[in-house]
Amino acid sequence: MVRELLEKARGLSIYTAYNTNVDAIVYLNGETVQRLIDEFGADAVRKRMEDYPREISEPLDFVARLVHALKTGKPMAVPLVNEELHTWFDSHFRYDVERMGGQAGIIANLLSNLDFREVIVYTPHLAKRQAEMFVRKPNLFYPVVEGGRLVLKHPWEAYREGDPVKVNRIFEFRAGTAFKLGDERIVVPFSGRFIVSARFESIRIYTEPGLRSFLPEIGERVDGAILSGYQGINLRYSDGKDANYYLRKAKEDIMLLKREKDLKVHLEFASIQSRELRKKVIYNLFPLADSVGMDEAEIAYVLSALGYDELAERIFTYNRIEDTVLGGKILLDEMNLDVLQIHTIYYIMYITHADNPLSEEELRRSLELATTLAASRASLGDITAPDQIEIGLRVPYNERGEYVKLRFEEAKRKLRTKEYKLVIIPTRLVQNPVSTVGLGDTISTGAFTSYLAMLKEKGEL
Ligand SMILES: Nc1ncnc2c1ncn2[C@@H]1O[C@H](COP(=O)(O)OP(=O)(O)O)[C@@H](O)[C@H]1O
Ligand SMILES: O=P(O)(O)OC[C@H]1O[C@](O)(CO)[C@@H](O)[C@@H]1O
Ligand SMILES: [Mg+2]
Repeated sequence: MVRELLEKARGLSIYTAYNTNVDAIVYLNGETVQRLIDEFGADAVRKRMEDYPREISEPLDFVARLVHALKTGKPMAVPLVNEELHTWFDSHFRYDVERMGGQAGIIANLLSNLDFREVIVYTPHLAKRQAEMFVRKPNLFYPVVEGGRLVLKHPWEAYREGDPVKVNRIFEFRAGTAFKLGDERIVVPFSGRFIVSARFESIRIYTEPGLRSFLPEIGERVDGAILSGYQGINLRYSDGKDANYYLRKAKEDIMLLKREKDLKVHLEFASIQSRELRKKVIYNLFPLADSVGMDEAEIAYVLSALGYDELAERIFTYNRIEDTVLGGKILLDEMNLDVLQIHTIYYIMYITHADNPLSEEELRRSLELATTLAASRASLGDITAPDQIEIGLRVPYNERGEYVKLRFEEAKRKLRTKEYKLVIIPTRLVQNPVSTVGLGDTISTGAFTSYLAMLKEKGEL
């Protein structure tokens, strides 16, 4: 079933933009965390945790947010705004792996490795080091303008000397890792990742002006677009541009992509610490997207920005299915999306309106493909060929699978759900994942492309 669905999805052409970066990954152990805490002192760390810095301007901000993420086991990302901290990070950590990062980069490599018909990836900064992180496959293209025409080249042939390289630091943590914060003993409850996202002036999230007029042509070529990276927009830049400017451009990009053909657009949401920017991204872009995907921490943040602080707090603290369903309904309606997909450690959920062309059974199959792909990636570190879906199929559903289903049925009885299609499946959870960063992107890619494939089969695309 899952295999056949992947087969169908592979017939699609997909455009993805905007963010790519180098992920420098550190696998954390208890001793490393302990050393960091001891360096600053438990009291100082605890105090800074209470301040809850939204940006990393000095090392203690990092340590405090890291310890907070470890304590809750939640996937978090915090922007690094002080370029001088590179030296501090590099003197404190040895990076175990360097790999493609950023939603657009990860998704492009995944789709290309799965042998999709055509994958067009655009990122506004493409240095040689970044370009070489793309897989060398004949179905992968980067759009360039030459002689007034759109030319599709492999990213390896399209890099630009002098483009900036963005390096994010990824701290992978594992459930069970233990350390002490003063008298308090902390045991990490879930495996996940903490991202230190580089946010510097030189990195802008936009389509370069010369290429913009070709977006309708790109839109016409593909069946769908997966867009992400808006979290990388700064509120203000020293040249006078601001988030409003870049969001206006981002809106126009989506409209240009849709001009010749009503292609479906998926927006992969990622953590935005600044409430002001988060709100802007939600209000400007969600209404233009057909599909949105995010994780459990992100739905809480989104609801909080929309003014549902109590519900957000409940989701963040208890991660109860009925709260997520309620939050999902609110978001789907307020933003009038076709489909909202939420991935959490134990389950993945789809919410659509009742008139969605796909049946609940079909939506379930789409999520099955999504979690199976994530399980393959978690087991292998990377998916390099379509038949590696088999690895994911061998990964069992998590031990709370039955409980998840039960709580979901209960939630459906309690909340008004007649006007919606609601589907939830337990995740296939790999016990010792090679890494977890990018698993959400993998889930959203599997979900959205299989959703499109089924729509197409019904003549709805
Ligand atoms: N060990 C694992 N095995 C399989 N799937 C996992 C594992 N750990 C996490 N996942 C899935 O990956 C998702 C992570 O998504 P997200 O937080 O968006 O990560 P990212 O943004 O780094 O891609 C989780 O919600 C869960 O469904
Ligand atoms: O917000 P940024 O800096 O674009 O980074 C996004 C981060 O999310 C990921 O794409 C995973 O979803 C990482 O690979 C990357 O470091
Ligand atoms: Mg994510």
